[in-house]
Amino acid sequence: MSDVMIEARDVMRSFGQTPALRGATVAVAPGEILAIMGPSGSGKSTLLHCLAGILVPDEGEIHFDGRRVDTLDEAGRSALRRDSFGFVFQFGQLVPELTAEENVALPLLLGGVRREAALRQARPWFGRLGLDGLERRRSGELSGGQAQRVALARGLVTSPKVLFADEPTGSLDSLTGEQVMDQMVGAAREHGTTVVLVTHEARVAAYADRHVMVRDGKVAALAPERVLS
Ligand SMILES: Nc1ncnc2c1ncn2[C@@H]1O[C@H](COP(=O)(O)OP(=O)(O)OP(=O)(O)O)[C@@H](O)[C@H]1O
Repeated sequence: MSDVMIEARDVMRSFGQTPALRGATVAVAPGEILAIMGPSGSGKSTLLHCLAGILVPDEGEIHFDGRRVDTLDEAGRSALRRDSFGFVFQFGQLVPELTAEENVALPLLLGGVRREAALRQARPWFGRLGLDGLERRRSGELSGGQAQRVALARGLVTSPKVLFADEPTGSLDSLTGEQVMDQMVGAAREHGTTVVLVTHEARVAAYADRHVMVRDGKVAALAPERVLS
């Protein structure tokens, strides 16, 4: 197996006249948990979106598991996201009309798994993440931490190769955020999932194996002792 699961090589990406990435290079090893840190507006989310095949770079390359991602068309990138990637965002973004278990099953349903089978696969996550009994609740009936754990289960239910987490605890108080991080990292370690974590919080970044700093659209290494300072 290659020692790189996913990487960006010299990626440039602008929004109109605003350059967000100006030659960003980063590689993540299989099973590694990488924290991408940096000031607001530095390009962290743009880098995550380019790595995940949500955005296409203007220049540079994205490679996943030995394949080029940036040259795929929208359908190819969409299939890759569905089959190989999981996502957790700051505000869980659960579908309010669906129950918690339907939300967790959603990526499976979108991938063509039949409803009963998808729900069967979704249910064990409730026990695993301390959500027993909440399967039939809708997102409006869950606390912020519960909703974010449901979002985490949804991100992991397809057994993705890479989990992309953009400020996954940003909407939670610090204790609840730590519980969500404990569970995210625990599940990722158990399944050997590679994690790309965007955060500006040192306490959240401390869960990662390695840290990089995005500044002015470029990526720099960050020594562990600098993370908590
Ligand atoms: N869809 C968009 N349209 C226009 N400009 C954008 C868009 N997305 C990002 N930008 C700009 O690109 C730059 C990088 O944004 P990005 O969201 O990647 O930063 P970030 O480091 O994730 O910031 P934050 O920590 O505040 O979320 C910023 O100047 C931002 O205003």
